[in-house]
Amino acid sequence: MPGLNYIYTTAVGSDTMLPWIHPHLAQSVDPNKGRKLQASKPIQRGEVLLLDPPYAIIPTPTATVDADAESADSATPVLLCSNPLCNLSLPRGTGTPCANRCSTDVIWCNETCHEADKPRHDFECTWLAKYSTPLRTKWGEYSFGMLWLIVRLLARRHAEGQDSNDSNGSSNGTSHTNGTTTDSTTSTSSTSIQTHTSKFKAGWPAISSLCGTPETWSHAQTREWTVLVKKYLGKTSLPHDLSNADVLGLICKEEANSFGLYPRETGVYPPPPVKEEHVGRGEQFGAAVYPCASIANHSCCPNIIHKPDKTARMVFTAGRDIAAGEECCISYFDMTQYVSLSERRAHLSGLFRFKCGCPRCTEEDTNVDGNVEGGEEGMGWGGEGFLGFE
Ligand SMILES: C[S@@+](CC[C@H](N)C(=O)[O-])C[C@H]1O[C@@H](n2cnc3c(N)ncnc32)[C@H](O)[C@@H]1O
Repeated sequence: MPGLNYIYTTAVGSDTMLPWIHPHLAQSVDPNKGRKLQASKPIQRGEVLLLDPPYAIIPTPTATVDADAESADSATPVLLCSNPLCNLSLPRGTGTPCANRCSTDVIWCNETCHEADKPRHDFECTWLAKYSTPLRTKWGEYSFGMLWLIVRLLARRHAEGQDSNDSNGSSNGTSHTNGTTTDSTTSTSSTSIQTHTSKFKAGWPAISSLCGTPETWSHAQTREWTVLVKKYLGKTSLPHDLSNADVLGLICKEEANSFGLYPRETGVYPPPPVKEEHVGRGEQFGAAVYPCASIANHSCCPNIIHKPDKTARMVFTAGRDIAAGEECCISYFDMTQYVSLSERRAHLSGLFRFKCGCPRCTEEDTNVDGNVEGGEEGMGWGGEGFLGFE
């Protein structure tokens, strides 16, 4: 948003890869939408609400840096440093490649990042060398990206030492808020507001608690994913201890919760006129799964703007003043691309399988029909694969 100055309410560590959560950002449960983010006290426009490092991230193989992106020329092919504690964009052909040449999409900034990432990358190295090309050729770029993101989720879990723990994620997770470490085992199933001191899950337990199950997708879709799991993600292909059913469940979570990464902001409301130059978010450069950002629901008149920073942390900023008790929502799509109510509805039901009942949809619906049709009910996920909020 032009003129929006980001306000950090406390010293936000820029060099840390721990999540930072605004003290007034809480989570609770909506009977129709599931978990949601909510303001426990007023939040001012421009305040940073969340800095959430990715749990797993992949580059878009064909990405070029957008003209407005920081740090590089336009149209330069880029990759991301594979160290998940770094994630900096690097021009293709620079940096340190894998000594095994497992994939041309894997590079690190330097030897330090390479060394730091060894336990995680060792998990994926043989898999990438064996399957990247056949997967891309036979199943296409989308399926390859989806499976690679799953492999990276499993690799991070492996590096966290979760393999020997309960695969359902019942082990402890921690989150850090304002520099304080808090345990995060409290259930979120109550309807009361859970403030930041009563925890957001972190690490693998946060990923385990993401929404999305096989039942919410079509049979055709889950059948295809089951084939992919058996062929490419089983225990004979990767050193993990999950059953094929658990891995299928992880795909369902990833498809319902991953973010597409774009160089410019998503969720500026009202959206700038379509004719303006540089409207839209630019070209997608990656996809990632975030432990806390995934709790945000969608609204067509969002009060949160989101954008990844240079290290791919997802940054949530208040797009307007938010009152105590208000839900904090992002937009799941580029609102300059889907403008009218019918375009937004078609897009949401096609890709996201729910009907938005936000105040904007309700008002526009009333204006069109003279009566209100927009409900608050979620429709669940029904069968479209989706790698990242569009
Ligand atoms: C990224 S998750 C958001 C957090 C989720 N509510 C949870 O319980 O973890 C996306 C899912 O939330 C639900 N959702 C998000 N926005 C919604 C909305 N405006 N109306 C109904 N359901 C919504 C849908 O089920 C969607 O699949």
